[in-house]
Amino acid sequence: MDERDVEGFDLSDRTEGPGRTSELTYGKLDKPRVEAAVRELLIAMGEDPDRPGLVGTPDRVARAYEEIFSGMQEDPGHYLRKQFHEPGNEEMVVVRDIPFASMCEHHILPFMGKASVCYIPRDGRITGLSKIARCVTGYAHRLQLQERLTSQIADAMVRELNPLGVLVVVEAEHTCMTIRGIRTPGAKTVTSAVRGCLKSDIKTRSEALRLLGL
Ligand SMILES: Nc1nc2c(ncn2[C@@H]2O[C@H](COP(=O)(O)OP(=O)(O)OP(=O)(O)O)[C@@H](O)[C@H]2O)c(=O)[nH]1
Ligand SMILES: [Zn+2]
Repeated sequence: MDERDVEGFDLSDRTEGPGRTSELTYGKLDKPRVEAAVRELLIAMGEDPDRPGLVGTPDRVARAYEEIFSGMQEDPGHYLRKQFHEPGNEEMVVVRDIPFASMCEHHILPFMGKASVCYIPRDGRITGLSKIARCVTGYAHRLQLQERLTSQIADAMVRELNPLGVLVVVEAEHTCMTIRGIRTPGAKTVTSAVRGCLKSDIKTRSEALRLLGL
């Protein structure tokens, strides 16, 4: 069985195809083009891209971008398809403080923080805990907005697990607010996305927030 196959669930209605929204909406990263652009950027900055310290920089930046933006080449929700069946279990699951680093799409500067995911499985349909962290990392490895990152994680959980409820909380520090501009180091942005019964049932949401330490 493929690592991403579901154990005990029929995935035939959950694959890519007509009627399904594909996550793969980005073009492929063009490494030679990134290298050329970085070389051009260095010249525009008044640098000499051929001086010894900078000769390897376009290649290094392009390789770094391949890594930092790897989530644009995959559907991070796929990780959640590694599932297990624990019949009848509808107890809250929390994976808290998943560290991530992402890139803000306005300044192409990093924002870093942690994401916490809480969900209530429907009839014991649970996913591997590490797959939740992999999903967070995948969506973080894109040009992002913190709000979109938060929603994408919640929506992937809904899409792949059809849980009773989901709550995602993301807390991050944006370097575009710390090393430039307003320069407010320590300012944190907190975003949340709530779906299903965690949205409609205040008591259940309070319990989730307590487990998240909020
Ligand atoms: N909502 C949201 N805003 C973001 C995020 N990342 C960066 N920003 C903001 O995007 C805004 C862009 O504003 P602009 O006025 O176009 O850019 P700017 O002149 O560089 O703005 P300053 O950062 O205020 O100097 C800024 O307020 C950033 O703080 C994010 O993830 N979500
Ligand atoms: Zn920014």
